[in-house]
Amino acid sequence: MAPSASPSPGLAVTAPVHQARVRVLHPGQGLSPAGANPGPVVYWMLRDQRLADNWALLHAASLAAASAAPLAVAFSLFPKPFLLSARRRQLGFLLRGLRRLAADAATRRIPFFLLTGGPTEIPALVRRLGASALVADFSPLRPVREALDAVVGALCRDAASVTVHQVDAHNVVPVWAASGKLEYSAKTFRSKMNKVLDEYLVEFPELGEVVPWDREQPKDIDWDTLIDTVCSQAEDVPEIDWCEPGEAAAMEALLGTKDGFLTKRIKSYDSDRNYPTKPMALSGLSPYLHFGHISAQRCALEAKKRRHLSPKSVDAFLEELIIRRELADNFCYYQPHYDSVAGAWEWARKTLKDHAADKREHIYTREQLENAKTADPLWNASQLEMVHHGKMHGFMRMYWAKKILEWTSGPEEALSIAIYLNDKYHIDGRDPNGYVGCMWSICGLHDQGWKERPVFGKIRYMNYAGCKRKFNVDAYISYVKRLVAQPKKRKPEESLNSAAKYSKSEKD
Ligand SMILES: Cc1cc2nc3c(=O)[nH]c(=O)nc-3n(C[C@H](O)[C@H](O)[C@H](O)COP(=O)(O)OP(=O)(O)OC[C@H]3O[C@@H](n4cnc5c(N)ncnc54)[C@H](O)[C@@H]3O)c2cc1C
Repeated sequence: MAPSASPSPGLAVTAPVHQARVRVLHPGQGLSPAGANPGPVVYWMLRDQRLADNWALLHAASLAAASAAPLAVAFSLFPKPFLLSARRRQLGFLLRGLRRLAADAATRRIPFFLLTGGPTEIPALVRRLGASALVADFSPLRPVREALDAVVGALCRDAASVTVHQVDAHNVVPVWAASGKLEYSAKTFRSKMNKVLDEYLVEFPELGEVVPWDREQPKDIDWDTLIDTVCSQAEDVPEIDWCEPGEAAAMEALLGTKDGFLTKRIKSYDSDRNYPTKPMALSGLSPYLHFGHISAQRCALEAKKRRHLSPKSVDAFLEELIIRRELADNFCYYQPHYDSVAGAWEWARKTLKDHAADKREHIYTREQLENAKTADPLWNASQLEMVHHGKMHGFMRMYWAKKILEWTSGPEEALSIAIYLNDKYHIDGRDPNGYVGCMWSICGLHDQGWKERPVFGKIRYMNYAGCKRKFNVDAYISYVKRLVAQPKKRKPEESLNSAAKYSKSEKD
């Protein structure tokens, strides 16, 4: 059934939430009026793992409040091989964040149901609780959309009276309101966004008091055991220790008095963000934005408040945070082939095809690339930064992906290796930004054609000499060597082993 952008009859969507942010996936019966002992409203949290500044939770709470129904939050872990093949690195971050969220939910007396058998358990939970409405997060990525379709299908079949809504709590402007089609470039997207941004970029209301929970209690969660069990089932990419998960840590990264991005570091964003030797010039917010530990809208609101202090830097940050980030969601939402060459524009597919058979100076296997065994010390350093630190500098990501195009046997292989490595090692990987970043670098997405050259055709080219002119390449390589050698606080035995392994491969 096609989602509709208007609330179903009988449902009191007394917004604080902009109506266009909410889609009705299944109208159900609506909620009974207050006093009729209505079933609870369940918020199925997925992409936006936070209690603060969360439009989906606020919408669920307003539905519940309108009929004096209780409210619950449910999170469903995708079973092995996990969502988008999450590794230990990403799963550890996710679960440690959820552990804090569950404690915060308990303080607010909101029951938190953690389901470990996958999204197919959501309809059963909804039925068991006798829920009257389910509110789901939005993600443009295939497996999440498929899971949501399956949940809605099951509810329509077995519990047709349950109302199902979806809320885009991730984007400042909901993806379907920003544009009704696949956008060609940041330019076309920006002009549409600028027309509606003020309507959506508004302050969040507080989450009000909830009706006391009088139903089945969530099972107690033994978090240590759960984290150990899940992480031991996942592919063993060590967790990171420089970035604490959770909402409080995310707000500290944004506004902290010690090292907060907007409070201490934003000034140099405009001038220094493209220097890989100055990683602190970047916000460092991508892990939090990816897991939804912070709302992009909160970041934008706080940045705007400080615009008078560094207008150029704030404008540049808002361009990345809103326009570029939400353009990535636009691409993945409207382009089913968002992670393959088939998703590139015609001109790019043609030029890549024309040059697919060009002779390459080097051809490396995925394994050689993964182990940073190329002849280019700068590229190797960027790969090691990603493998060990879990976050490669944004400028290096472009160089890194473009070299994979140069050094593999064709664009399809290049794209699949880039996505594989990006998603395996980046703490912010498995994200629309990652698919679009790889597509931009390898398939010219959201870019223009450039002077034609071997292998790249008209795709924008980057080389070592250009990097050398732009920044101190040796200083970056030394910085990464220091990162690799640093002992890790979390799970020291494994991190040290892998650091030694990769230090060795770099020396070879
Ligand atoms: C090949 C390649 C792969 C990438 N993979 C990912 C990925 O897996 N996950 C990811 O979040 N980003 C990815 N990016 C985009 C960008 O490099 C990162 O978002 C950024 O480096 C994250 O660091 P930061 O938060 O400190 O950046 P900041 O410069 O401080 O940016 C703030 C936020 O703006 C958004 N943003 C910044 N640059 C971009 C961009 N080019 N496109 C879309 N949004 C952007 C991000 O949400 C980021 O967190 C990739 C880019 C390329 C070229």
